[in-house]
Amino acid sequence: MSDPNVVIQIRGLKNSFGEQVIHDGLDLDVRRGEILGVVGGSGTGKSVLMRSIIGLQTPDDGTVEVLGENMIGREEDEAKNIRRRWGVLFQNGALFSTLTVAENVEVPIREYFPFIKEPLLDEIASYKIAMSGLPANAGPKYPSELSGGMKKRAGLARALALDPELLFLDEPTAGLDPIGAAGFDELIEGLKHKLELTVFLITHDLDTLWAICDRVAVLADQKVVAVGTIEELLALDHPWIQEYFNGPRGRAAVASLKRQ
Ligand SMILES: Nc1ncnc2c1ncn2[C@@H]1O[C@H](COP(=O)(O)OP(=O)(O)OP(=O)(O)O)[C@@H](O)[C@H]1O
Repeated sequence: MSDPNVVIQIRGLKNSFGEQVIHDGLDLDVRRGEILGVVGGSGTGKSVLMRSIIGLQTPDDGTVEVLGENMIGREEDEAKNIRRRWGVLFQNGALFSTLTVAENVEVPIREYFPFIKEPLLDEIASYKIAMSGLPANAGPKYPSELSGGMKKRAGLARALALDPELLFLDEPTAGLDPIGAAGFDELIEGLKHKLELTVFLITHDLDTLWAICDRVAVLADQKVVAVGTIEELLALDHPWIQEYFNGPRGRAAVASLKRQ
């Protein structure tokens, strides 16, 4: 990757499941320090794209470079070294239900730093839990004892466990009430600045896009059909983009932003 300001570079990506082609010739650059929103209709392959970047889906064709490293066909120990440089918050939180919040946060730390002793582990976990906006008493709780919003924050605390450079978020505000969602947006934006993160954020949430995304990539027709600021996207004549950002919900999101 020649440009050091590009932390994810995807070229000619192709993914399919049997006869169903999800991506074909997909290109995308994610720039250092930005929050890139990824939008597209249901089933356009946003999650499959994220899985291709983090190595959970082997593409049929194309190249994926993350932080200057080629991600495709790497040996497990090499891939593991790259993986520790990012954190992922999956759509459902993906917490281990038999572990407490603190233990969940400690899982990646134990994997990469098995020599770290319990008191320090506990301290790191408490720090990440606080950083994610959870009260200190959330640490000993089990996921089943948490609200939806708290589960997302617990998942975020685990994603931050290894001090990542890159954060992947798959629909982080889905299922949250508007106040909870706005709080989560603020948290992400604050963390981006504080930790100098680059964020790849899949969302359907128009408020999130307007509030915190530096640029937005639009998936349609098996590709990224456009990427830019929302203002730049609005100037395009693409029917889905116009419908999405200029439809009733898109206009409502702008109106609510103006009221703030
Ligand atoms: N492991 C898999 N096996 C077969 N098909 C899959 C697999 N994973 C995803 N798909 C299919 O790929 C398509 C894209 O799925 P994906 O989850 O990436 O969509 P999405 O854009 O994230 O959708 P949504 O907005 O609804 O979450 C869907 O048709 C889905 O059924």
